[in-house]
Amino acid sequence: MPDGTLIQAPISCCDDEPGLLPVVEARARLLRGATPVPEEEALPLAAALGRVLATVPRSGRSLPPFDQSAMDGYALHAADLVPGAAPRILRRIAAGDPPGPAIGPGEAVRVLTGAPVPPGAAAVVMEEHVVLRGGTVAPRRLPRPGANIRRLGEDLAAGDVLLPPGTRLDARHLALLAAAGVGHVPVRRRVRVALLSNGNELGVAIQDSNRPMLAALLARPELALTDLGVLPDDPAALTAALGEAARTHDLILASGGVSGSDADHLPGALHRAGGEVEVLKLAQKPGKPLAHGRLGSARCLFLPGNPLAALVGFLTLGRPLLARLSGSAEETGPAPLAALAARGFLRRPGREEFLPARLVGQDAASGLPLVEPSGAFGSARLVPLAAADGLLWVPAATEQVRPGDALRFHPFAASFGLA
Ligand SMILES: Nc1nc2c(c(=O)[nH]1)N[C@H]1C(S)=C(S)[C@@H](COP(=O)(O)OP(=O)(O)OC[C@H]3O[C@@H](n4cnc5c(N)ncnc54)[C@H](O)[C@@H]3O)O[C@H]1N2
Ligand code: MOO
Repeated sequence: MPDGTLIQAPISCCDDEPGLLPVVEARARLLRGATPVPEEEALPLAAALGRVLATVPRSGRSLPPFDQSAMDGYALHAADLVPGAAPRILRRIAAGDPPGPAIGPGEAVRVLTGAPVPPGAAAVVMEEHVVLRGGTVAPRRLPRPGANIRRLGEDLAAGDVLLPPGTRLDARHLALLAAAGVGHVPVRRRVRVALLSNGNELGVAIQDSNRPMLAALLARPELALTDLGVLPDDPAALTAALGEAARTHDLILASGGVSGSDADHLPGALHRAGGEVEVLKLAQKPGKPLAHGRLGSARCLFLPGNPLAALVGFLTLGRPLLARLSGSAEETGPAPLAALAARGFLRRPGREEFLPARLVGQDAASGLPLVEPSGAFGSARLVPLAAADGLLWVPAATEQVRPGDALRFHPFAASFGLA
């Protein structure tokens, strides 16, 4: 069985079309020699969301930065953690106050959550668990030594590594960096991506749906997108556009014009522009034809024109390539969910398949989600895709899916960041 990553599914080749390349092999070829963009920049925390850490940030302070109370209550000396003790309350310390002098036996301090506990305090008793009488505090329930005190450095010591390089910074990471006193974060510069659609029919006979879809998938903080629009099936114009884009971009991403007919010009244009190009047929459905290469320092990825094929090609190959270029550690993406087939269907084996599918319930016995295709399959069909909750992955060799079969499901939001 696959390890659950999108692109590492094993292929058993039983297709009626011989020589299709397993997706895992295509990905390896695509990533060969691809390296993260070398330049870094130091960004203020507020501007770093979604950017990729370039180097190891270390904590400027310990966390917590001092011994502090975790509760509203009373800090007690160790000598008073015994039945019958009723130490005298000396003063009150709130969050932001200094801790003041040490307390001794028979002395207590009123403390509020987040307040520094004074030296000598062995535990904090919650205010709900005390009796206050004549300026003294008598615990009704004795706290254990150390109770309700967050100790200096128990979470993190000053100088500790905060996060590994390659972390794509999200809300959790920003909180940790802020708490550790990191003001500016070293991140990789944005990966510059040029996006184009190719085909004389676009905007004339049919609308260009791939470019808005791919632009939305590329709308991420670690990427800087240039929209080159629609380019016609004109070899000279394509050659010139690729040459121009390669000078200022790290990746040229295109869709359409790759399957190899006399109307498919993109791979030839890349070759004529002086680049290297490889045209592949993948054991993947949809998303079989694909071309990739490089021109100068720019990588090129040409996806098939059918919209669902372009989406799947982007998710299985474009995403890992962009992760590599951006220096992100997330090359393989999150593992899919285990799921069960809500109904059966037949298929032709040979290509691993990504089917738009929806969640229709939960299996009572196992608790696993039940999924089923969200409409008739077709790599040009957008309606079942829009109605789906994610993509159902079917291994290449499968001929029949029966109700209750174990399947793998990639929810759009979790696996692909589609909100
Ligand atoms: N003889 C063969 N024909 C085809 C093969 C094959 O192996 N042998 N593969 C089929 C498969 S699978 C796919 S997928 C498509 C991919 O073709 P291309 O990448 O060359 O794309 P086009 O021919 O330009 O377009 C295919 C289809 O998609 C429409 N399209 C193109 N761009 C867009 C866009 N930006 N937005 C919306 N729709 C777009 C285009 O009009 C075509 O209908 O090839 C099969 N053929
Ligand atoms: O594989 Mo195509 O990519 O069926 O649409």
